[in-house]
Amino acid sequence: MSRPILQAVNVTKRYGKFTAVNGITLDIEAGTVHSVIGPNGAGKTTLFHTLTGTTPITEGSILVEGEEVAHLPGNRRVQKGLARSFQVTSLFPNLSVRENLRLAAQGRAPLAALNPWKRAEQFSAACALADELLARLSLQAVAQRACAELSHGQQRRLEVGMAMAGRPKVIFLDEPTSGMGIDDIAEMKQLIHGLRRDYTVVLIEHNMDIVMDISDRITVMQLGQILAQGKPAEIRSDERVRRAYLGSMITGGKA
Ligand SMILES: Nc1ncnc2c1ncn2[C@@H]1O[C@H](COP(=O)(O)OP(=O)(O)OP(=O)(O)O)[C@@H](O)[C@H]1O
Repeated sequence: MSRPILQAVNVTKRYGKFTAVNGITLDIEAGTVHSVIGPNGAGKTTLFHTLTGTTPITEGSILVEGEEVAHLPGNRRVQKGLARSFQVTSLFPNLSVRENLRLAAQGRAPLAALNPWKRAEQFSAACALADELLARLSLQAVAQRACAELSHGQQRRLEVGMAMAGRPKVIFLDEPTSGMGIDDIAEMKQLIHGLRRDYTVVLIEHNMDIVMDISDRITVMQLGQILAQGKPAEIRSDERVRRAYLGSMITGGKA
């Protein structure tokens, strides 16, 4: 098997005496959807924060394609290929959806933006990428609308698109379907499933229908530690997981 694209080795995060993430060792394989599930307070979001550099780790090691990044701040980890989805509220609310995507695509090479020759070339490449993403996100019909005017489901898809625009290696999605209605959930599920063609996805998601349907691998966390890891079928039939978390939820619905 090839080297994992992202590895956490004994990652630990303490807040004072409280250990939120406790010795997590995890391999994320390239081109997969890897979900992290577990009950409220299990440490999923904290683990995300440590991997993306939002929060410094207390102990351990984080490797992107074998290179240590644990000491790097979040913006440097973005350059190494790790991307979190943006909140739409942090975008340019009065600019159109297409403009927001174009700017995100252009942001990939900030120094080139200072070179007038490169700038024209970069501009057309960014426009092409924005158009490709609009299609992939099913947002063509609202491409010229200000992103503040989008529906909740459209905004959540745009958030994923903003991460895609940077052409990262790994995209982190933290509960991308939260607050969505059924139709929007179906679209988001399809979008995430398709992401693995070009990206690796690390997903926190409480909707077990989605997790079981689109994950290649699942890590179950409990009390800051890994309770179980495996393919969806293995997790579904794992007695410890059923007892600790899934219970009757495993057959579908929200855990
Ligand atoms: N900045 C912080 N300071 C102190 N404790 C924190 C901090 N951030 C998180 N925690 C604690 O760490 C534990 C794990 O929280 P985390 O948000 O990572 O869990 P989670 O699995 O993502 O939960 P949920 O599914 O509810 O989002 C919780 O007990 C939380 O209160």
